[in-house]
Parts: sequence; structure tokens; C-alpha cells
Amino acid sequence: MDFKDEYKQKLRTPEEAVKLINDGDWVDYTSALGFPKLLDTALAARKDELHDVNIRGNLIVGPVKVAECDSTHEHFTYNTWHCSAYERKLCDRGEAFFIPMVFRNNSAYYKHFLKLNVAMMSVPPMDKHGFFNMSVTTGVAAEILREADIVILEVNEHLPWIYGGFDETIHITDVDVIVEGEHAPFPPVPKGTPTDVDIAIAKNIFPYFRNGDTVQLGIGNMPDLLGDLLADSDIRDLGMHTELCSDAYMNLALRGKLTNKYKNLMPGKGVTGMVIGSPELYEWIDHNPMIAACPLSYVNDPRIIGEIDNMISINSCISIDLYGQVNAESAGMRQISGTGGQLDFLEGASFARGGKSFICLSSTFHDKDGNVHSNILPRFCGEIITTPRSEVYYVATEYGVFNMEGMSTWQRAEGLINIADPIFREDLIRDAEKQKIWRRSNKR
Ligand SMILES: CC(=O)SCCNC(=O)CCNC(=O)[C@H](O)C(C)(C)COP(=O)(O)OP(=O)(O)OC[C@H]1O[C@@H](n2cnc3c(N)ncnc32)[C@H](O)[C@@H]1OP(=O)(O)O
Ligand SMILES: CCCC(=O)O
Repeated sequence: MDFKDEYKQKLRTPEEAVKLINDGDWVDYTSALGFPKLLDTALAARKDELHDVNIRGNLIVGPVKVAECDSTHEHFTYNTWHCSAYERKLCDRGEAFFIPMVFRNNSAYYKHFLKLNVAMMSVPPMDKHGFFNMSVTTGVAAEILREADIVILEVNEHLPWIYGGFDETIHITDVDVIVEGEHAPFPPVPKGTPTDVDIAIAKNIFPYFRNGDTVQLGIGNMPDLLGDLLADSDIRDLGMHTELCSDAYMNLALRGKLTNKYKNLMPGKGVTGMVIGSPELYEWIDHNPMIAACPLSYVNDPRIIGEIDNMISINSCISIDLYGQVNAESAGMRQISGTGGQLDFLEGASFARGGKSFICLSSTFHDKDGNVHSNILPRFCGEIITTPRSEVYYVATEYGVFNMEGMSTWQRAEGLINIADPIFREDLIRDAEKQKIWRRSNKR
């Protein structure tokens, strides 16, 4: 059969497609812009006739109608692997639940442990060979589609087609149902304005970069800003191996700083799993031969990352305690984001020849009432530990950079207090003394 005929045969309305979902099913929306907006709306409209349907997704900017329409969870329960700013508000309101994970294992969870009845995701239009591209969600999509009993694709002409290393496409013969419809162009992801503190942290890390380094920039304001600083510098021939491709990489490439020339793994190719950013980024990445999208089971595998010479990993966190434990995902017990790929890249960069990993944080946090809190805490009380103290390498604040590798507890306390805000240092010293991690001869 001609692929176009097969396409027509599998074409349904969103309302017809979601009739395939039954009570007790597990449904998957993949991630970020893979979110199937029309199918979600159609599924939410079936609320009263369905019971105990669970949905998984992550990094979705919303609105997710199945989550918002049923706070009783009798009909729908939405579960996220990694909170976007929108999904953290759902969790705050009890309209979503968080699933702890590391991204390198995301495929394995589906392959070995999870029930999955229906996968529904957005994809760009089919090509002439009958393939659909997994686009900005390649990092997680292939395994989800392989493991689902039923695959429903929602065609969205605004999604870019991204060349891949492997597992970046699905053929129409493996798809059960296709839906089409109207989609608005993607709005830009809101970007924070860099603060003086962000700029100071980025400047502190900057001297550690060398021509030819391969760079992973994590999620958040600081990694993005560092990309801009690198683009303005005279550094040359950077490489890209990252879970998330953001605008920073596009800016580096357009300024001639990102060439992937000296990468010893996949030379000439910038490797990514996911893409989140501006409409310009989606335009730039579309059919761009310098990019190879691959599953996160490959991109985030510390053994793969460890093969990349001069691999530099930059990630942010929310708080760190005097023992060096890193919390990058919660404010107290409030779920802010997730472990994501932080641990994967920290481990991988530490294995790499010439590799380095950085955890960045502002030394303080100003709450909504204007009170100032130290982000360097004596000890954690309910915060989630994203990276254990044994895996943390460089830590950077606006006051400096501290290398924790091989350091004793008293050295960690001293090094971290030295990069805390001066107004909190005396209190932290007193806490360190109480916790028996302060040496009498430590600097005061
Ligand atoms: C992508 C790759 O290649 S691999 C891996 C990268 N991934 C990770 O490192 C995962 C974990 N890290 C992250 O999720 C992010 O880097 C973060 C959350 C640490 C920082 O991201 P940013 O977007 O810069 O965070 P931002 O400063 O906007 O704060 C996010 C929220 O946390 C709150 N918050 C931040 N710090 C604190 C604090 N110390 N106390 C209380 N709340 C806080 C903010 O108020 C905000 O909440 P809101 O949305 O209700 O206003
Ligand atoms: C795609 C970014 C999610 C993460 O923090 O790992």
C-alpha cells in the first residue's frame, strides 16, 4: 500500500482517537512540545465516562486539561517525571504528582517496569518515505512508542524535523492512529533576565573553559547566560553534547563558536536529546545537519559522556548543605523540578579525560516578603538530595568556586562557607561547630 493511502486509512478526529482509552489505562504524553494538545482536550472531554486513567508526561508548558479538570483523581491522575514551571504549580495545587527518576534510565523504566496502554504525542508531518520524526522529544519518545499497546500521533506542522543519531523516527506501519488539526505557533519559553549574581557566577566559571571543550549547559537562567558569555568571548571550536539544546547553543553556533570540530565522539555533530527554547531555535534546528538527536539512554549515559575528552558540565541547584549534598529540585518539600540529567552529567564529566563539572547557585534567596535566606544550609531538613556529596566536583557562587573532590567534612564546610554570603558566614560557622565539622584551626 502507498504510505499516503495508509495515512488516510489511519486518520481519525481527536474525539474518535481517544475512544481507544479505557478505564484503568496508563496513557503517555511524552515530553515538552511532544504534548498532544488536541488529544488532551478530547480526552478531558471524556472525564465523566472514564475512571482511574493515569497519564505520564514531563516539562509540559500546559495547560494539561486532564490534570486541571479532575482534582479528585477519580477519573484522571497526571504524573510528571520533571516539573516545568507550569507543572510545579499543578503539584502545588494537588493536580499532579511527581515521579522520581534519572533521565538516563527513563527508557529502561518503560522497557522493564511500567504499564503503558496508549502513547499519544505530537510530531511534524510524515515524510515521503512514511516516517514521522520525534523532533524535540527524541530523547524520550522512541522507547515510549515501542512499549505502548496503541500509538496515536498528532501532526503539528510547527514542530521541526531534527536529524538523528538513531531512534529519531517512527514509521507509519508502527502507528495505529493519526490526528490532524489547528495548532497555534509555539510561544517563546519565558526567559528570566540575568541578575548581577548570575553574571558574577558565570564570570567565576568562565576561566575554566578552553578552546575545543565539549559543553553541557543545564536548565535554568545561569547555564543560558553562560552560553551568551561564551558567545561574546574569543573562545573557539566548542562542542555540544547535552540532554537539552537551548537558545544558548544556537547563539554559539551563529557566532561561529560551536563547531564540534574537536569532539572525539561524533565529531562534527552537536548531540542532544531534547530541545526547548524560542521559535528561532526551532527554525534553526530544523533539518540542521550539525545536530544529531539521540535517546537519553545514550546521551545521558555517564559511560558515553565519560568518553568525551574535555567534557564540561554546568548545572544549577537550589541549595547545598555544609556536607556538600546538592538539592536541585525542591524548596523544602515543594517539588520545583526534578533530578533530570544532573546526576548523569556530573558523573559522566568526572569520568572524562580533562572533564569538569560545575554546580552553580546564588548564595542567597529572597522570598516573596523580601527576606533573605542563605542557599548554603547547615544541613538539609526535607530538601530532596539530587546529587550525593560523593559526586559533587566544583561548586560556584557569586563569591567564588570551590572544588570538593576528595575533601574532608571540615574542608567542605570551610570551602562552602568561603563562598557563602558574608552576612551568613558566622552563623554557618556556629552550625558547623555544633555538627562537629569545623576544625579549630579553620579560617574565620
Ligand atoms: C539539561 C541537561 O543537559 S542535564 C540536567 C540539568 N537539570 C538539572 O540540573 C535538574 C535540576 N535543576 C533545575 O531544575 C534548575 O536548574 C533549577 C530549578 C535548579 C534552577 O532553574 P531556574 O529556572 O533558574 O530556577 P528559578 O530561579 O526560576 O526558580 C524556580 C522556582 O524555584 C523557586 N526557588 C528557587 N530557589 C529557591 C529557594 N532557595 N527557596 C525557595 N524557593 C526557591 C523559585 O521561586 C521558583 O518558583 P516559582 O516558579 O514558584 O516562582
Ligand atoms: C530537559 C531538561 C530536564 C533536566 O533538567 O534534565
